[in-house]
Amino acid sequence: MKQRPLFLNVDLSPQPNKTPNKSPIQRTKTPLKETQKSQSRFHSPIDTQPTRQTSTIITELISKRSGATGRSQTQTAVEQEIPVKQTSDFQTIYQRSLKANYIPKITHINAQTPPKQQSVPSPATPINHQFISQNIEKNIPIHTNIVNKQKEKVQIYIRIKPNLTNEKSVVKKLSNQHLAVHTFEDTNRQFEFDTILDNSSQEEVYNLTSKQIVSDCIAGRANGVVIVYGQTGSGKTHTMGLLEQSKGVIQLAMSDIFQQIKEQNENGNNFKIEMSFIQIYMDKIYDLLNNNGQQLQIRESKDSIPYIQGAVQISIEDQNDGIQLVSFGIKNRVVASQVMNVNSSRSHTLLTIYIKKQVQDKVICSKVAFIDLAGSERNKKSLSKGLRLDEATYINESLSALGNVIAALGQPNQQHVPYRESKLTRTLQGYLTGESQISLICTITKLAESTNETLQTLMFAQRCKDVVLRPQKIIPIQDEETLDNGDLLKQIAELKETIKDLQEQQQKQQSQQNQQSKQQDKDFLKFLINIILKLKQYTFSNLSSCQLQEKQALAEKFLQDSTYYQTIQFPKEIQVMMMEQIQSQEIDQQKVEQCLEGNKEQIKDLAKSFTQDIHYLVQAFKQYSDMRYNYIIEKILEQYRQKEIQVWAKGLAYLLITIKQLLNQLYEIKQFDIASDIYLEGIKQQLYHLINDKGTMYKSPQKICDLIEKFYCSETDFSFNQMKKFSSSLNIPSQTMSDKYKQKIEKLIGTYGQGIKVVKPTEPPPIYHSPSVNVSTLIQSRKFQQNPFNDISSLTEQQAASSVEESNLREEVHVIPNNESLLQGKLRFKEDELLIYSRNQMAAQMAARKKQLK
Ligand SMILES: Nc1ncnc2c1ncn2[C@@H]1O[C@H](COP(=O)(O)OP(=O)(O)OP(=O)(O)O)[C@@H](O)[C@H]1O
Repeated sequence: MKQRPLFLNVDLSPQPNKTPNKSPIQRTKTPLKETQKSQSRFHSPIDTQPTRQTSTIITELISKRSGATGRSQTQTAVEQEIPVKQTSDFQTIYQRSLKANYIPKITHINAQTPPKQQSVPSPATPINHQFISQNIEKNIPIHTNIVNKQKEKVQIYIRIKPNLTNEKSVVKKLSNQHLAVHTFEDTNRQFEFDTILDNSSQEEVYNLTSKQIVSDCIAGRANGVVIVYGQTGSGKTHTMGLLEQSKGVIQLAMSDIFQQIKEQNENGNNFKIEMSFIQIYMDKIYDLLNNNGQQLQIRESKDSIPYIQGAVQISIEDQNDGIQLVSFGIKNRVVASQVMNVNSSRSHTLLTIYIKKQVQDKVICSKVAFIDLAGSERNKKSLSKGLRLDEATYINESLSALGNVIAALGQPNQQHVPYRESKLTRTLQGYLTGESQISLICTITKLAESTNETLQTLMFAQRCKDVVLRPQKIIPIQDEETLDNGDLLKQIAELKETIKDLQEQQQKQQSQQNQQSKQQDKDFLKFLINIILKLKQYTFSNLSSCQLQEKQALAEKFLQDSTYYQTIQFPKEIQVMMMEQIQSQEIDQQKVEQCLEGNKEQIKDLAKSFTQDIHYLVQAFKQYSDMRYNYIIEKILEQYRQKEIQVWAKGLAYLLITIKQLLNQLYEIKQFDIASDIYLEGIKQQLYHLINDKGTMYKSPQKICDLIEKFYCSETDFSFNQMKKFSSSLNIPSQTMSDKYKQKIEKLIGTYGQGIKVVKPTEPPPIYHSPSVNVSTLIQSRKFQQNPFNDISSLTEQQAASSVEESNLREEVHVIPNNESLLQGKLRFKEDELLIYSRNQMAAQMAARKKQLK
């Protein structure tokens, strides 16, 4: 048979055949034999599964307390009805058990098994371990069950801490269900809960909030949970009885349990009570009954129910055992003196009492848990710092996670409950189920200074009203150990198959998702590329000079106002990639993706800090750009939203790239338009020169006319270089032009020369802008200042005229107005680095010049 991992537990039942003087330590140090292992087994709905040898733990506990060892001569109260003496110390529990002639028996607690719905059989037969052993030997599965669960609602109680001073109270109990809080806004807020406890004794609190739960638990009707929640110092620990020497819900429950058991024993039932006690401190779990500083881990049972692995679970024989064990645990709890509470709990504690009841051939296991949450606190108010501040942060975070869980449980169609947000919620997951009866005691104070905290607690309590607990999945309990090897192997094989299937399914889904998102991204990119191409086309389509002027003015204003260039700093790699992409004009999606993938974190950071810039950009575009840009940006954003690119950083990066590209386009357009405009003006100028016979030569007026016609009318294929060629082709040897041609040329210029005509360049002007240069590079490069217009702008007319002749050699030299007048009309961008001449100004200059020339 396959060896299952052993979960060890202490059972203080008699072992009459064992050597009387053998210490429990020695005994438990002895390796376990199979026969020992199978002596007693319980299926338990417990959340704890001790993995260490419990004897070792006990040894540690005993030696910690007094160092005593020995062997008891008496037997358990349950089995031998030996009257239990009052003990004053945890150690005594063990000493007594040693004296009682029984040794702690190692019992095997199976992996956690959820409660099973089943009616309580009667009449009951007395429990004894022999019986259980026999059953196990006979391979009869032992079942756990919880029956007849009566309610799913969380019962909410508000306990008001009495004013210990004469301070004015802001909380008033109106009735047993109602209370009012006087707020800072001078209004009274009313609340309604199951019960309001004001000036109630600990007994009253126990009777109202927990007694029924305990009884149901003993009867095997339900598991129970009692939780205290509230502001620091409001009385949670006091209510639970976890302050030293105090008597609260836990102690009263202990008494009640043993009292009821006693009565039931008389009716022939048999019980076994165990206890575990853990704390969650700074999101780490520690055993309060085994204070070895080791962290406990949360594991999942085969039914996906979380449990705490390795927490000790100790048998208790009577209420005093229990109470002493509680006192022992309390001493290990982290407490600290706070401004708000001198004895403030810095951890959440979870004390669970397991009640195992043997009824005929069944063992019914139920549990009742007492959860004392650490107090929520305002760091400012509590003046926490250092470690205390860290603790407070963990406390507040875990409580807020609990709030989220409660909120999710309160949703009518709860889909996902965020149990995994903290160790607290993960631990409580096994308790917050439909099989549990839950009492929530919210503690508040009457103090005015705590009004906000009181309201916050009451709001939390109110949210809990809506909580509907889901019944846990009940799986028929089967004792795994009763399965033979064949069964186990079969099960393993089946599980392996299932895992494989699931993995395959998952892989499939993942690749589908990847493909889908890749396709989405591809589509998106295609869309962007199309837009950019269209934008280009559109840009160079027919625009009136007036539109151009407007566009330039808008562009200039945008650039002046924009903070974009000052703040955006793409990572180098992305910059290079973007430049390449812009240069190549065809976006290599794979490259983009790779680059973005490699810079994910930076992009995220970028995206965070540049959200503002994007905002600004969009706004700026809207404000300053002409309709086309607005439209495009809107379209991009719309597309961006529609596609819902899941990886937002990626999507955002695309958007940034696009915007960047658009900006480049804007520059390109502006420069090209302006440049070509100036260029054309230059050409026109030459033509005027020709017409007016001012020393410029030409070969054939007809050819010139053809060229002009071709130039202006060409719908396509007129690149900037071609324009230049055309321009230089005009510089032909001078001839006297006949009036006919003069008129024709003038007419042609009149017809076509009004602003820029249809020119669709296949490539942008190489001198003024190269698409491979991004905006900032462009700005820095000062290339623009090296353009031929600048070179010749200082030429006198005479020089210009003569230079035309040379321009066969120097293509780029053209006649344009002198530098002085140009400077007046220039637009300055970005620290005078980029000079763009206003077409407007230029046109005025041209007109003046034309007049002059005439
Ligand atoms: N109902 C009450 N009657 C009398 N004293 C009380 C009551 N509730 C609390 N106290 C006292 O107030 C003080 C703080 O209570 P307690 O430690 O239980 O608060 P707490 O909510 O558990 O705080 P923390 O979250 O900081 O641990 C204790 O001295 C306690 O005895």
